[in-house]
Amino acid sequence: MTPAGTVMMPPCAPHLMFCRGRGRGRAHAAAAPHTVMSPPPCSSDGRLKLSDFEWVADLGEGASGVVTKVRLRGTTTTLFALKVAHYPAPDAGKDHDEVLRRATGSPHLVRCHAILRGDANQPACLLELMDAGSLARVRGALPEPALAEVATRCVAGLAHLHARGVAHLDIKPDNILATSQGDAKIGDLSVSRILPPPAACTNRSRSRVSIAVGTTAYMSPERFAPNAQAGPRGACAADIWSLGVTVLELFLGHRPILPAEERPSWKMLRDAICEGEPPSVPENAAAASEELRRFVEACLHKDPRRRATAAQLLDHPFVASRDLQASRQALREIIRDTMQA
Ligand SMILES: Nc1ncnc2c1ncn2[C@@H]1O[C@H](COP(=O)(O)OP(=O)(O)OP(=O)(O)O)[C@@H](O)[C@H]1O
Repeated sequence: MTPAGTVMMPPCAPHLMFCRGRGRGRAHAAAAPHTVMSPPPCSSDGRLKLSDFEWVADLGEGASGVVTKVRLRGTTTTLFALKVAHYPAPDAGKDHDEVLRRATGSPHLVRCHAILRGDANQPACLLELMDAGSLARVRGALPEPALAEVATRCVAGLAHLHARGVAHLDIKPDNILATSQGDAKIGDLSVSRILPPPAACTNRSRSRVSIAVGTTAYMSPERFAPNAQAGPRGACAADIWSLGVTVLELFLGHRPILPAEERPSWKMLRDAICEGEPPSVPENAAAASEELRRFVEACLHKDPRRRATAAQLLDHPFVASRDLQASRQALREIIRDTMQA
C-alpha cells in the first residue's frame, strides 16, 4: 500500500516497459497508442490519485460501477479503463483487493494495475483498456475456430483463478472483453469470492461461500437454492456451468436457455434451468463439431460434481486440439468486423 492508500498490483508482463521515474509523462515516450503499462506510471509526487487521470470517453455502466476511458494527465498515449464503484464496500473491500491481487499474472484476465479510492472511499480500479469492448457486441454466431480460441482463453483464465482460490461467479459474454489486437480476456471480478483452501474445509460454516450472486441466465441450478452456498469445489463448478452457457450462446448467436425473443423473468429462468434438461448444442446444428458438443456437455451437468474442472478442460480436445493459427486468425477477424460494424 502506498501512503495515498493506492494498492499497486505486481507486474505480470515483464516485456512491457515500466515507469520508473516520478515525473508525469515520463512513462513511456515510445509507447504505441493504447499501450498499457504495468505497473501504472507514477504521478508527480509518486502517489497515484484519481485526479492524475483525465476523462477521454465513457465506456459503460453496470450494476457495480461506472467505467470510463482515461488518460494519465500530461500523456497522449497512456490509456486505461477506470472502473469506479457506485458505493464504498467496507466489508467486501479487503476481499476485493485480494481477489484482484490473486488475479494478476494471467494474460487471460483483464489486468488491474492499481486500486485507487474515490471521493466516498469507493474502490476505483485502474484497468487494462480492452478497446474492442465485450464479446456480447458480436452480432450472430461465432465461427467455431474463433469460439475455440475464446473458450481456451476463458478456461485458462478460470484455471488461474481457481488454482489461486478465487471463484469468478459472473462468467458471461458481457464479461469477456476484447482488444483491437485480437485478444480476449475475462474481466469484471466485482462479485468474485475468495475461497477457503480445500484443506481448511473441515468446519462446514467456515468453508462455504455464497454463490447466490451473478447474472441469472448464466447461473447453475444449485445457485437458485435459498441462500445458496458452496465449498471451493462447488463454487468453481458454478463458474464451469456459466462458461458452458457462454460458449453455447456465442455458438448459437442467442441465449440458449429460453426462446431468443423472450425477456425472461427470474422465475422463468429458474424454472427452465432447475427443472429443464441442461442446454446443449442442438442436434440439427450441422456446423457443430463433436469436440464442441462434448465440451459444452462437460460443462453443463446439472450435478456440479460431474462437471469438468477448468484444469481438465485445458486438456479437452475442443481446446487442446484446435488449430492454433486458424483459431487466432478467426478471432482477430471477428473482433475487427465487430469493431467496424
Ligand atoms: N477494461 C475495460 N476496458 C474497456 N471496457 C470495459 C472494461 N471494463 C469494463 N468495460 C465496459 O464497461 C461497461 C461496464 O462494465 P462492467 O460490466 O464491468 O460493470 P459492472 O458494474 O460490473 O456490470 P454488471 O452489471 O454486468 O456487473 C461494460 O460495457 C464493459 O464492456
